[in-house]
Amino acid sequence: MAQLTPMMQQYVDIKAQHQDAFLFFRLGDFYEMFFDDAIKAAQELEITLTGRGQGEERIPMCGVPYHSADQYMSRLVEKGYKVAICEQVEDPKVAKGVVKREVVKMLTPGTIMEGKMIREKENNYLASFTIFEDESMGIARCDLTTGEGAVTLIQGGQAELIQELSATGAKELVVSKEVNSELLQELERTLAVTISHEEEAELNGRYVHLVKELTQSKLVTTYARLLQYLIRTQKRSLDHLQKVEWYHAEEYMKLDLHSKRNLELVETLREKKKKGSLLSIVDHTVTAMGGRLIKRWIERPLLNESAIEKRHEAVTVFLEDYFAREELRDELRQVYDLERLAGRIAYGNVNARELIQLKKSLQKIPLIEEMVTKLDPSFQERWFHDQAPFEDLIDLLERSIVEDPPISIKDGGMIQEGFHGELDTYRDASVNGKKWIAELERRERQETGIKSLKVGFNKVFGYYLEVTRANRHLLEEGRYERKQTLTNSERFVTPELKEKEALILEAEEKMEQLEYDLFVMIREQVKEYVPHLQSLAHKISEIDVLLGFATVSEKQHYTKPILQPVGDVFIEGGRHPVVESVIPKGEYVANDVKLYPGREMLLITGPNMAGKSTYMRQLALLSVMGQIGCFVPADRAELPIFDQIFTRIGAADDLASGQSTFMVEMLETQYALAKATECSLILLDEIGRGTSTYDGMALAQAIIEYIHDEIGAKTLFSTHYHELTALADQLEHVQNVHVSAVEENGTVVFLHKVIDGQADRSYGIYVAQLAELPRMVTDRAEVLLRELEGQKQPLPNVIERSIQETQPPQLDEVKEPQRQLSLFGEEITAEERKAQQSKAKKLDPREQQVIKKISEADLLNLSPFEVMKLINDCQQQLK
Ligand SMILES: Nc1ncnc2c1ncn2[C@@H]1O[C@H](COP(=O)(O)OP(=O)(O)OP(=O)(O)O)[C@@H](O)[C@H]1O
Repeated sequence: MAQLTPMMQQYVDIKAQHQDAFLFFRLGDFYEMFFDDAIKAAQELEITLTGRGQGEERIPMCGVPYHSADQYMSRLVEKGYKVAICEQVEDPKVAKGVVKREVVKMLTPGTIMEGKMIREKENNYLASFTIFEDESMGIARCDLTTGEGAVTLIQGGQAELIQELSATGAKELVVSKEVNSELLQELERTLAVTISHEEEAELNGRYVHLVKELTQSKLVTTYARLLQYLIRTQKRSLDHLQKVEWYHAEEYMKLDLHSKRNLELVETLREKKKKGSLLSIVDHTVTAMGGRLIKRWIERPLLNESAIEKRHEAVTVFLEDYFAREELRDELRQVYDLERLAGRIAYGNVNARELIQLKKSLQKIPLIEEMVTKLDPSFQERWFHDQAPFEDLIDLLERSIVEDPPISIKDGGMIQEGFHGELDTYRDASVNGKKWIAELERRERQETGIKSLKVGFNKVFGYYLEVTRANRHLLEEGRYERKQTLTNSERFVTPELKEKEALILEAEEKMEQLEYDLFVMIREQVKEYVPHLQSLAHKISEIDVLLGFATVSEKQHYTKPILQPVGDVFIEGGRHPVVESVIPKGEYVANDVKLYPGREMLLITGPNMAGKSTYMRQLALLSVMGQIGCFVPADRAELPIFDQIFTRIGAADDLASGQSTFMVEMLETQYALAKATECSLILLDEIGRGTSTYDGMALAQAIIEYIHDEIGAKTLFSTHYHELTALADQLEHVQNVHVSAVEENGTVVFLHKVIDGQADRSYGIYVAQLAELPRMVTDRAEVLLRELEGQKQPLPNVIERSIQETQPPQLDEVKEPQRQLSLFGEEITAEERKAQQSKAKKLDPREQQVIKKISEADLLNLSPFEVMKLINDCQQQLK
């Protein structure tokens, strides 16, 4: 360190304060990185690693040009890193010693405003949490691009914290250094977030108005940390931050992280794509703001009956008038992203083109208001009663900004003529000057007689007269000053040309500066409207989402569900919204779901692939759809308002966590049993299949009994343990249903129809055949199956309700040589069987089939003619 140059010393000092970020250190036209930053950045960005200094002291270094640095910085942020931008903050000409440098801005995943990571239809949230001494937890979130902010206070443990944080969908989490590192690792892993630190902070006085309505000091503290981080990293105006909303987590349906993923609400489980999720089906929004809102709605279904009803009412109205709806959507399509525009206006990075977008959007609003109100007069009160007038703003933009301005705000060309007298004067000067120059060209040609003489301009020499060498002698001596000699021509200036040039250039320079100043002034004026724009954005997005619900409801023939705080499930002709959309039209088999007193738990049996999980998910999805205000895919649907949905479905095996599949299954089940209430919905898919048969069955039964006796939640439980179906006789509220399948000519046809009663077979081997497992495997499996079925005895403790009464097996019973079934079905010892097996191996497949056919024939139920036919078939096969 002692040997560092003063500049490197400066670097090291600044880096010490930004250890968690890549430090982009401005040196002339480059941003340079040194030491470990350089090594890592060279790898991540695939740029050349060089060095500074000599020999052993050579410091690793790499750099990117200043003008293209943005893309390198965003690439790092997209990968979850942070970037600190360090600029020269004094003029090198006046600096004594090393030029002063400072970090002027930080780019982090949760705070960036631009680039690929900012998706139109997604919020970009930064979140923070604080764990208080009484173990309550405060959670805050903020989207810097829209200014939206919200806080909540929750109780519970790590699972609740993860659940609530996951609902924020944050890309970055700001926490105190005191949070234990195991928890942070868990959060990083499960939520894939970047962690940042910020210590406790007093609320910055300038922003007190944002939290005025937060009556709990804990909430203010939680938000203060987030705000402090924004102030520290952004170092610029945060005036667009909206009033912080206090949301009460208990007002929304609780969906834990696993259930949300399992149900594929906003993305698919495996590929993490929107396509194939519930969101992709119900999102028919036409604005970016609507796209973001519907995602938030799906992640937080409502519990309040009248709030849900209000959404349903709007959908009903929108559904009734196809033409009005489509016209309205056409208008909405022309509304730009008001929320993010407002953000950019306040943040100070809006350009003239975006102000035109704002103007065009605002011009649409009166018509939209009129159309919405015409559909239902009460909508006036609902959405537009406190609508701020925007006429003045539209007028200002109309007068000030040209219709098609350039993207850059530095090069002029943005401001309308007539908006500002001084600007117009400069413009005239510039235009007149140019006219004068054109006139000069004509005059000089006439006077010199050189037809090819022309006036040109370049940045180094300014305006000049150009003549070819051949004509050079025609110019009057002494009147022209030579400036530049080219191969075939020469360039001259005259004093009067110089004089005019100075006037024109001065006017242009002043014009650009003045345009910029005027633009900033206009932007400041527009800034006054930011809160009104944000509130308008919210209304527009709500209308957009509800119009979208009406659109999908009509297209897919959804019906309005009848929701009651507590009540029965009564679904007729229900469909799984995603599955029905991917299979050929008309092939989906609609199913009823009925859960009422005496039938609150359904045990679902049925072959593999028959549609058990689809049936279970269908109920959960219909509930979510109903509770976000959408209609549902069913002929008729009465549903209770579920407070929580728990699912243990499918293969969401959490391999990355280092936990076994079975452990994950048990953890999720534990969570459901601990948290579910009478008003919850529990979906358990083949619980217990991850362990040995007896273990699994015993657990499954115990779990069913617990839910039945202790919780009383509505429950769907699918299982392959047919023994469990006997529970329906013992438990008052349990009923059996099964998904039907029929066997026709040796093939199994899945009917996907759910009917009362239990299934008799699983057809697992048949599914294995469909999957084209080697024939030897499936044939052998069939033999083994029969063997096992032959052996079948009542399973201890599983059908009996009391598990405690288990008797250990008697020793002599165990010693008895195990009786097994031969390949031909009679009882034999293990040794005899082995001998048979080795013999059987020598038989060819045709012979084996014949043996199978004969051994399986149910002679007592065949007529003599059928027996003859059987033998005839066998003979044919052996030929
Ligand atoms: N009601 C239905 N109508 C039409 N097709 C259906 C229906 N239900 C399910 N399917 C089709 O059957 C496939 C298998 O369904 P699902 O995964 O629900 O079966 P499962 O009984 O849970 O199987 P397993 O026991 O093997 O897990 C689905 O992917 C879907 O294509």
